[in-house]
Amino acid sequence: MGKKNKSNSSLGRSLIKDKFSGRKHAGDSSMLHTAELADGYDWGRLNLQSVTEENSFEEFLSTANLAGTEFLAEKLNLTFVNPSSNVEVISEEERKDIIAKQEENKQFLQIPRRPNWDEKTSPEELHSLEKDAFLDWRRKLALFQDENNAKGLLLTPYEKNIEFWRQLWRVVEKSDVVIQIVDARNPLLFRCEDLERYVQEVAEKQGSKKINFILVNKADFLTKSQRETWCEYFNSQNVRVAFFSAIKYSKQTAAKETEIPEVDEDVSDEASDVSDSLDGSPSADTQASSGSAGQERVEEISRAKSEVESSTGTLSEDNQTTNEKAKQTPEGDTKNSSDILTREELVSLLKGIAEKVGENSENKLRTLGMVGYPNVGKSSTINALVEEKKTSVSATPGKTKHFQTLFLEEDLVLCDCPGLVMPSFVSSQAEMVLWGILPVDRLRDHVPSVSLLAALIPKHSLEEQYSIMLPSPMEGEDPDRPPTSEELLNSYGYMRGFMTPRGIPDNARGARYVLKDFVNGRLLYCRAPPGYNQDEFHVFPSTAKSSKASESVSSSIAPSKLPPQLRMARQNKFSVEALDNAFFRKASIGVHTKGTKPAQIGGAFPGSSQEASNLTKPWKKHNNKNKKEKLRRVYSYLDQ
Ligand SMILES: Nc1nc2c(ncn2[C@@H]2O[C@H](COP(=O)(O)OP(=O)(O)OP(=O)(O)O)[C@@H](O)[C@H]2O)c(=O)[nH]1
Repeated sequence: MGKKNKSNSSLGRSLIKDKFSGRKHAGDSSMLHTAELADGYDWGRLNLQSVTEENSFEEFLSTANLAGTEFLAEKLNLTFVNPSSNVEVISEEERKDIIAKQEENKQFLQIPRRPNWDEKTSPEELHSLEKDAFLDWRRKLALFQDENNAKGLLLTPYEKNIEFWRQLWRVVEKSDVVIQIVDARNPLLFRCEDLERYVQEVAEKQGSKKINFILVNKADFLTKSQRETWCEYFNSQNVRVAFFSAIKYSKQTAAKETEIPEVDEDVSDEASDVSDSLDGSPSADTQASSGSAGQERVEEISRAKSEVESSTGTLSEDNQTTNEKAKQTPEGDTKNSSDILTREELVSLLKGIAEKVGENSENKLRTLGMVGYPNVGKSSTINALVEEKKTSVSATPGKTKHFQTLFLEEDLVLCDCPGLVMPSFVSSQAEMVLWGILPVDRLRDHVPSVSLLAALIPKHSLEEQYSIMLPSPMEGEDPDRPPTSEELLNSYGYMRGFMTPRGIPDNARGARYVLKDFVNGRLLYCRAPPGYNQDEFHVFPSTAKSSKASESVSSSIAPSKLPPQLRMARQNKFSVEALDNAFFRKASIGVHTKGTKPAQIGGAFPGSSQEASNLTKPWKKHNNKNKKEKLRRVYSYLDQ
């Protein structure tokens, strides 16, 4: 029974993986157009390998390639910044200072624009214009980076593969509503304001109307009051947002996969073709090619959809209420809801907005463009939204070869864009790793990211989470300083048994686990909106009890019997008296005073044996569960 469930869910996962893997793997063209479009691209042959980080040589070669002048291209005026150069964790003051500078300079953070084109522009001309514009854009960013690195304005790695931007350009051109999916734990890091400007520029050029929308996914990480705070912020900025939790639907989706009848794969392919034909790009040609057969397919899909809808019951009723809500939203005075929307509510809200955008348009088909950084939950959101369609498409694994355009309703199309890393400022590259933009597994130096993590998550939370005890700062150090990367990883490594053959903690391995815990929210940290107090916004539960417990445990056992992590924790606990004693004893080596044995150079750490001999067994006096658990671990470690 258990086995069956397992295989079902892994089938679901592999189907989902198959469908969306195109974004991650070069050579898999599941995210591509196969149709030769009027703008001259063979979307079936695109190179969709994301390139965010290049070394200086790769940068030089790709510049040469873009400029079409093998090895003769001018090297971008770049300084290669070693990622580990940003090791130090910045203080809150420095962070505010950097944020102020970022705010001043944000107009320089542009995404590349697609050059103007019309029917007279040949595909070759357009291709070459695009390459030039792209090269120019990269050059400007490189210059900016060069000039501002010293001022602490670090430009994050950004997407350098032009094909990704070409996809974004098309999605923006096609869409009525451009939805930026952001991570609720740090929404502004994932919001690209320049993209919003670009959307409006394209709308102006097209003489159409387009709306920007922010979907705050992973809202399950936020408390109600945190959502309200963000809502207040976005209302004050006049930005349309909705809160969503795609993960809520992931299990449901996997479970339903076996229940939903398979729909002919051609139907889905045709749906993509038809939606392409209706997007305002070369409609006549493509429509002619799909012809009445295409029309029939659309009707077929619509029939299949209404069947699914009628089986899901309350959908249309919900639609009505939320549609009304959306329509009532006054333009220019945004009032967002802080509730986490259900899938149906979200679809209805988006539909309502899209309908408003196109109320004067003859074309009744509305398109929602989905854009977002990697790892914000784009695939999960799309899966949640297009549940029925997704299962039908993925019923034949590996068959979806199209740029994703999926019908949500008969007149509502979802247009998916590969995950894009936009140019942005963050305080450090370490921050990008923590927020899941750069993959943990490709990290070369874990120290900056783990140091940052240890600065964001309070010490007692780390101790609680991992059942470890971290050393206290030494005498003379800031008593409130966060643990260093090494302190955290040593303790973690000892506790988990992650050791190198040389018998020291395997910190590189430990770092991967700890960082992934942050990325996936097991170590939860949520940023407050600008102008709000971070400490009040995200209050970590106080575990003063457990810190005291750990102190009493570590001070009550002979150091030689303590596990290494506790020994380390105690080693750093110098008291002034102990230090004085050690110093003066050393100074009096050879002079035997009655009753006092001279200390030996390089001997035990100060005060240890004395303290150890005075030990009682205080743990017996405590019945706190946490303490017992910690003791159990200590003993089981000693028994090994
Ligand atoms: N807690 C929580 N986790 C989520 C939610 N949505 C997605 N995730 C998790 O976030 C991670 C990334 O989700 P994906 O859907 O693969 O994100 P993506 O943006 O498509 O990522 P790329 O494929 O890298 O572009 C996965 O581990 C998901 O389980 C959510 O609503 N809540």
